[in-house]
Amino acid sequence: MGSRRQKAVDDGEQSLIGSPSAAGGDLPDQDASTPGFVYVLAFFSALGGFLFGYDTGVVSGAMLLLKEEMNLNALWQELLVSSTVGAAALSALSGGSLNGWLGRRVCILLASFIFGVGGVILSLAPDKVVLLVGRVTVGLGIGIASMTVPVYIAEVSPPHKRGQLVTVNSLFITGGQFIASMIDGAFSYMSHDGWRYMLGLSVVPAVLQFVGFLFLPESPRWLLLKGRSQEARLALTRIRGGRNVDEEYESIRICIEEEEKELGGGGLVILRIFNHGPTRRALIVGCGLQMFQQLAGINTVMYYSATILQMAGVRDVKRAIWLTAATSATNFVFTLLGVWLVERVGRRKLTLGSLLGTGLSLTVLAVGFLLSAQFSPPTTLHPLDAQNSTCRLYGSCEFCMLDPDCGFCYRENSSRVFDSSCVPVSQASTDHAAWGRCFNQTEETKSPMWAYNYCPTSYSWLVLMGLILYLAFFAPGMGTMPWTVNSEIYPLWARSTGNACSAGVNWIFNVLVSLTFLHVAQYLTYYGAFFMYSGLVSLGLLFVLGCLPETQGLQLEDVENLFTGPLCSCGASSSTHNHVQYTRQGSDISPANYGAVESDSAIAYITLR
Ligand SMILES: O[C@H]1[C@H](O)[C@@H](O)[C@H](O)[C@@H](O)[C@H]1O
Repeated sequence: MGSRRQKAVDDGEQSLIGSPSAAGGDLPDQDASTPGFVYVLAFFSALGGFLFGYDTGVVSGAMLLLKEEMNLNALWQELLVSSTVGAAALSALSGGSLNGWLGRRVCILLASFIFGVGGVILSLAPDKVVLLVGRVTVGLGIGIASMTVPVYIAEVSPPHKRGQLVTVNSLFITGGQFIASMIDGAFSYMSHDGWRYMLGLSVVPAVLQFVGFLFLPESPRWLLLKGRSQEARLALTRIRGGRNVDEEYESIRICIEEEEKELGGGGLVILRIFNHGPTRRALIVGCGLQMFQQLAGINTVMYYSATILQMAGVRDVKRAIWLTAATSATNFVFTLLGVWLVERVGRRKLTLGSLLGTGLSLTVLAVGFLLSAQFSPPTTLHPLDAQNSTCRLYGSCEFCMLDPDCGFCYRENSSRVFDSSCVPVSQASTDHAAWGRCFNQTEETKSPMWAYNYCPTSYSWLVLMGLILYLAFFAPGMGTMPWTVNSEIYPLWARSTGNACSAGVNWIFNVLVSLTFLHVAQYLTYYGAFFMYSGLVSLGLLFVLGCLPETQGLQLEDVENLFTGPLCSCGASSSTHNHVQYTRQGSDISPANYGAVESDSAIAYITLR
């Protein structure tokens, strides 16, 4: 399939090669202005990303109120958080066939409908079982949205804007997480029923998206795949703002015909992917990227950020909810940088730079935790414990805080910690001890301090620096590129299934990393855990270095050609621009009149010439 375009030339399909709309917006003389309608489509689709971010982000703040009001034990809290992510994994995996069968538009409508229903269930839930049903419902919506939205945006965007517009979806994800934390902050003062608003407000963007999509067109590529050529042409014309779409339409149509001829159709798509070398390699790259995104520990760092900030000196536990907002704001702002960079430096360089910085900042975080552990304050008081817990046996804060049943109670002056003890944490809330001096926490400066999950340390600045650096490097590249690259590396026949698998991998590793973090920290300590993440990121760096080709500027139908060589052989050839630019040498649009320039790689695209 690598020479499909060459064949088209041979067949006299002149409009295909070198035509401005076929080659993408990177043509020097092309009218590169993007029709405004494409932005409208991207906005309404990316509301799916917003809901993904909102529903995954809002639960931490809601849980603080819920656990008091509904008397939730640790198991139920865990269930309400993880059920959504688990349901997202299942629905992302099964979303592939839905997507291929019903189309992108109907799947987005379905996802927003599910989000809406989930929001209503959550806001009206009379008990924890109904809450669980609501959380599973929104999870089903998240899974479908997470795999469909990037595909839809990629399919309707012109090539020169595709990266940026798909990355806008990631911006909406982090935007959703940020708004969720603000809403959490605002409603946290409403101790009765505040959570209903937190969880229920997602209905608003869900309804907006649903209504918007009633009027928006289906992806022309999907319509063509289904043989609905008239509708496809109409949809494409509408999306391109009424411009002449003949060349782009023909280009897509021919590619689909070629694919069908070559693959013969029929059979399970996943089996066809495994049997077709280039697509199999694309799937490995796509799933690998999603796996490394989660193994870099983003959700642990986000979750743990409030504690990190507490270590850094913000001691008021009640403010923890606002601290999380600061972290998600940082994540959001740096995702914006990714949107700006993606079409300027390309996917590959952005991902590589991001991984390098993420690995280094994880090391800074780990060193910060290591120094904090080595200079951890000792326990000086050992109060008698009626419950006979193990807490009083710990000699320093470090060991005390690694035990989830204990917390550190202490006083401090400007230079040192004193009068410190390790005591059991209250069953009802980790905000105070089960008994003793830290049982009744007040804002008074004279009352002792209570540290659960962290230790007072003078190396907190290092940890804080690591956290900020981490978000600054992770968000623009590793936070966004796995979604963007996956939306463009599969041929049309495998796109839904490919994205379903890779999104499923993302959600599965999300659950795995979040569920194991506290255990990993208990066995390896915090610094061990962060050193481990930075090791995993180094593996990710090698993977991307060897296996991720540059897809910038290529028409979707051509991206597949990047995977015709052996897996992970692209590193050597992709260090510089490896996409072809076309220069027009005459007035008439014909292959002969376009020359490919600025290509020093051996990718199959070159075979055109
Ligand atoms: O791309 C997103 C983003 O980085 C989010 O902040 C994170 O929570 C998700 O897990 C990830 O898939």
